[in-house]
Amino acid sequence: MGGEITYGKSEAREEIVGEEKMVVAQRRYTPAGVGGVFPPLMKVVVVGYALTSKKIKSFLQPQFERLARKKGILFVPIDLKRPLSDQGPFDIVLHKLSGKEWRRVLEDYGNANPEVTVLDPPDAIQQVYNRQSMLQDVADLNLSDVYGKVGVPKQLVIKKDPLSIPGAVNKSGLRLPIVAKPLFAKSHELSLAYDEFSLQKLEPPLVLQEFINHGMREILYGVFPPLPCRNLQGGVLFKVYIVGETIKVLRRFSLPDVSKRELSKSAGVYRFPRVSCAAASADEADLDPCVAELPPRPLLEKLAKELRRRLGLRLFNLDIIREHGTRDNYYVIDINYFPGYGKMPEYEHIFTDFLLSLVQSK
Ligand SMILES: O=P(O)(O)O[C@@H]1[C@@H](OP(=O)(O)O)[C@H](OP(=O)(O)O)[C@H](O)[C@H](OP(=O)(O)O)[C@H]1OP(=O)(O)O
Ligand SMILES: Nc1ncnc2c1ncn2[C@@H]1O[C@H](COP(=O)(O)OP(=O)(O)O)[C@@H](O)[C@H]1O
Ligand SMILES: [Mg+2]
Ligand SMILES: [Mg+2]
Repeated sequence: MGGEITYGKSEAREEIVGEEKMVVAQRRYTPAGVGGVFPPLMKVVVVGYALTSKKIKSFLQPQFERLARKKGILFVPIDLKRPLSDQGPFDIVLHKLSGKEWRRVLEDYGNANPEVTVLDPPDAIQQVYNRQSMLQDVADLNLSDVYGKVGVPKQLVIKKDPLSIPGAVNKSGLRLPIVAKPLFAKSHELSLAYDEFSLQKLEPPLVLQEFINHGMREILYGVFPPLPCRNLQGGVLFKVYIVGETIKVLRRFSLPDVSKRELSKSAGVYRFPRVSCAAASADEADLDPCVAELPPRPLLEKLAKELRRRLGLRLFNLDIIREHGTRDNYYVIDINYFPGYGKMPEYEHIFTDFLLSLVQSK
């Protein structure tokens, strides 16, 4: 399909892009009967996108679009008011919109146009939009090798009755403190419950998870002289961004550990409106080296490869924490579809190479 859209020489105009003078052409669509008229100078990969305005701002940054254009990739907004089949033709459809209707449109479009890569299939995305099913593949994978173990926190789903929560928690053996998250991953309020009685104040539908301490690693304190605690802002979370086969890991501050003493003295439910996005980057912070140490690369490679296959997704990130007091006990606590790649260093190159590789592999 990419080959059907050509740059026509007579169409070309010059534009100053950054420091360079580039030939920027008008796009021509073969179905309209014009593409074939012009000699093909360069194959263009056309990426139709359906994104929120917030996402367009953070993802389609000017320098990214410029680099993409240089490499022969054109981003074209999808008009939601018009049939998708009347637009394009596209080589790739990039999307992050919710709603049943949009899913149906994409599914029909994907079936009718198997040569177009839909990033990613709507039914695969649905699995990670629900926290009940989100981590299932990580649990099934049960990854454990010389580099470490990757699991998920013990969790329980509460669909309706808040009064049933203390009993259900007791029965399941989930230990306090407990993190409560909205069942639907698009909502981001988080609550931390310190005692069983307070659990009934939570508002279902929810996923309840054991809180995993992931701050300073005590085990090393026995070996080294105690260090002054510089990590005052809490634990550290690893954001593992995946774009096809590429992986990038960033550090973020996270919630502080809850000690046994604190747990025994505290009660109630603490609410946090949006922990993850409010948290600062911890990449430049003066962290204790044992907290800062990234998860082993081979472990992440294996995890990402398996999850790409099992989830059927190519664009996602994983929130991973390392259990306090351990060297290699990791937990995946969140999976996000098409996350904020704009924060990922070099995302422009990674993404453009990925888009080109999709078309080449076809
Ligand atoms: O807003 P951003 O750029 O921080 O990206 C959000 C992600 O942040 P992250 O890249 O993981 O730090 C964010 O990740 P978290 O759930 O906060 O870990 C979500 O993926 C969010 O999407 P949605 O609101 O769940 O649809 C993402 O929001 P959208 O950009 O997709 O609206
Ligand atoms: N089981 C857990 N143990 C410890 N901390 C957690 C746990 N679950 C979540 N957190 C903390 O809460 C934050 C938000 O939870 P997360 O599942 O990532 O939801 P969101 O989709 O809103 O980012 C995480 O980034 C982490 O700091
Ligand atoms: Mg998160
Ligand atoms: Mg999330």
